[in-house]
Amino acid sequence: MAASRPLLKLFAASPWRKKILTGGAIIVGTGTAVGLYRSIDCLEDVRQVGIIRFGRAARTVSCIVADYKYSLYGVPYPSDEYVHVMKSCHLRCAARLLDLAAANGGVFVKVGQHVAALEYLIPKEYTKTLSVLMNKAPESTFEDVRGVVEEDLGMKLEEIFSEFAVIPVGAASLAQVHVARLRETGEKVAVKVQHRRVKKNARTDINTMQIMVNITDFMFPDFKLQWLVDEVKKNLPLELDFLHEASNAEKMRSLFGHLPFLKVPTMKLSHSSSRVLTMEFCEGEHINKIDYLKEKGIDTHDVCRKLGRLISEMIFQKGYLHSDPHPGNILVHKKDNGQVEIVILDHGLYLTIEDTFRRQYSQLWLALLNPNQDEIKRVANDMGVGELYGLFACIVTRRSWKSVTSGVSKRTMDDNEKKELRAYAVTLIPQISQVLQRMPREMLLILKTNDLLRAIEHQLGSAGRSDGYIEMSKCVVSSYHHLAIQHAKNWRESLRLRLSFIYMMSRLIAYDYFLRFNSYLPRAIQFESNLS
Ligand SMILES: Nc1ncnc2c1ncn2[C@@H]1O[C@H](COP(=O)(O)OP(=O)(O)OP(=O)(O)O)[C@@H](O)[C@H]1O
Repeated sequence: MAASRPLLKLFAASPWRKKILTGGAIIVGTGTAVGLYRSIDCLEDVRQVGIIRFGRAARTVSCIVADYKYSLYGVPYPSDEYVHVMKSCHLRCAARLLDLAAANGGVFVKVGQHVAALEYLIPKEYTKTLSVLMNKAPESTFEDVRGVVEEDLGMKLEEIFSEFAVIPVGAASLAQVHVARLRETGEKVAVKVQHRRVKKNARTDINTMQIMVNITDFMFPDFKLQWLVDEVKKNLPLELDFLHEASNAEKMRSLFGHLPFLKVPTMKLSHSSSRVLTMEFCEGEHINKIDYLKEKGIDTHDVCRKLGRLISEMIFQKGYLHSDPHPGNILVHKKDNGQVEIVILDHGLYLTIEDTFRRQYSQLWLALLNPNQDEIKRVANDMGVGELYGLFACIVTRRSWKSVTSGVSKRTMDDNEKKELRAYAVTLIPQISQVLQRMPREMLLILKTNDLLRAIEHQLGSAGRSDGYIEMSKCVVSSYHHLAIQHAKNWRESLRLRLSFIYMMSRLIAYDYFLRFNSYLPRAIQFESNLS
């Protein structure tokens, strides 16, 4: 008893007292939940009960918090040892999160996929480990699929469809898609069916995540994660309503009808509900299937340019952006007449970008393309990022500060720059999480979309070219001037803006022709290209 007194005193004086007590309470609480869970592990339906899912999440978060606190205790910062310990901690904790997502499924897989897509913002150990979730979503049994279709459409599956493939063509965190044929018209359709338990579990899962993030915030005040939960809270109910998805698809078709290469599947509302979405089946292959593109003789640079144009128009001109941009949602199809179509799938979530943000973002890109450091600083400040504007510019462009200051469109990314960026992600975690917390919410999705475009350009061998920047620059210049002309104070200012627009556009178009001409020349005599 006497021997334990100094320990008690030490504990009473410790600044971590509250945190240790809270941690202890969490561990005891989760222990009980885990015990309960183990004892009824064999019952699939019971495993989906909120308390069990919460228990699993609480256990994972307690282990993660304890691992970081324990492993980093007394390790000097900054030091090589700190970086090493931190990396192995990340790896262990990422594996724990992966297990949690696999066990809880649904929303947890969705969030895991979202985190995995945040390359360069979140340590590589997390994005790489969680990227497994991109291709490995749990599949519903055919009985569950049949149950959902029949409950929602009020008829036997065979009465609605003359054919219905038992194996889904794609399975994801919230739903899976089956190829079928409508009995009424004989038309080939794709039927997206929501996993049976996802909607039921959604509210508990969101609350669980909120509690876990509160605990993490309390234990690691420097590390901000609230933005992630805010995103899920706002978006999940929309994503779970397939009728909302159908109306998004119609809006997308009407806004971008002027792009002849774009295809959006027609929705069959008479055979749809909030959990079942029947739509036209679209031919084609996923955009990253390079063998298919080659076999069909499709020009990959042209595909990247078209996709770049579509995404830039979405962001800068229409302010209506597809929120789940990954290659699984983009098909490429060569029609019989030789024209290449880009099919956009999965219209569950769109971001409406307000004019104020569009103006700021256009100004930011104009400053980045010029480049103009003072203007970058000013716009970043307007966007709420403050003194972290340098890091913000690097995050937006995915380039090093050196490239940002010398002009991102003038230097292609080399291996050294890639290493430098990966090092940022390890050493600047608190600063990056501050930027994510401070920047406008719209930015997160835009960053994700930019990443998709870059990844596709890389896969299709268009990464070193400036086509993407040209398409984007045209949209930036157009959006900036359009919005500025709307707010011009007098006719002189309006005239000046119109002339500036014509001048900048002519330069971009001339540069575009120069690039096309240059790409036809043999490599040895190609000109150095500079967008300045
Ligand atoms: N209209 C369609 N025509 C042809 N194939 C389709 C169609 N809709 C979906 N698919 C196929 O099903 C897969 C999954 O579709 P979709 O992305 O809409 O489902 P999801 O459940 O929202 O998946 P995720 O959340 O991963 O995007 C697609 O990658 C595509 O291969």
